[in-house]
Amino acid sequence: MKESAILQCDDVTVEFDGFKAVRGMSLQLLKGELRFLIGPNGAGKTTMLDVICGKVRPSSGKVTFGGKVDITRKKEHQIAELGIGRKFQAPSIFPSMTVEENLEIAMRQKRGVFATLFAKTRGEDRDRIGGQLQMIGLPDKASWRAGGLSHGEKQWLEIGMLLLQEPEVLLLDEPVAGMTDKETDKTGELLREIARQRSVVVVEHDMAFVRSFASKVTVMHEGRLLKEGSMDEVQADDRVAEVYLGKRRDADVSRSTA
Ligand SMILES: Nc1ncnc2c1ncn2[C@@H]1O[C@H](COP(=O)(O)OP(=O)(O)OP(=O)(O)O)[C@@H](O)[C@H]1O
Repeated sequence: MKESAILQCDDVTVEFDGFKAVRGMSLQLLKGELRFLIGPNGAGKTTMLDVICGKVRPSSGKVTFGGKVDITRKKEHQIAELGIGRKFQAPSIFPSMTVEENLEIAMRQKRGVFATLFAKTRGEDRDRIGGQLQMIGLPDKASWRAGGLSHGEKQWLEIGMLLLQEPEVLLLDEPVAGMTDKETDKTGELLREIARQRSVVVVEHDMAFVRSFASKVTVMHEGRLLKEGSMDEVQADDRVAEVYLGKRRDADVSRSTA
């Protein structure tokens, strides 16, 4: 079990000016896993993603990538180069460029300085971009200005850009926020497809979405691990119902009747 862990967080604590946002949190992510990280506002979910991608330094604890590389003290760009991609809520696409150009830029970033010296054939690049366009459902919009895409399509484009950098682990913060129901379902399918080759951690508040697509769920509360298991196990847990699902149920009801 342990050998196939692509990411391991051990006893991670994060302090902001003396306030402990994360308190001894541990998390193990296996290869090819699609994991949902849920919990009420302020539980420490985003901070955990920040720790993993190197944006925030934990005051104690350890993060190990690929079973052996200690990334706890590494810089953000080093962690990205090792193969951990992070998508933030706001899309960071180039709106005045076409969808295809955005993907080309992402691919060039991966290649770095040597790209111009040892560039692969244009044909191969085209194939990869074509495959990526297909995967994110935008083959018919390759020549569209990215700024003209819908909110959901922009999110998919950014996911496609991240994938061209070939991360082994993808971290996503509320990817379906603001999406239509149809876009939300398509995003779930896309995440499943991505998890066939990579490991994905999704921080999410949309419980209907989590219920539809999660196999394993990690629940955080007040910086700690509250519960981990299948969605059924998590939903059956009284503490989870009390601190999270109970509160969110009201939010779900207001959302579905809105
Ligand atoms: N840079 C910071 N400085 C001070 N406090 C912070 C900082 N970032 C987060 N916090 C605090 O740490 C706690 C955890 O925040 P975090 O954003 O990780 O929670 P979350 O579970 O992602 O919440 P949400 O679902 O609302 O996004 C919160 O109380 C938050 O106010």
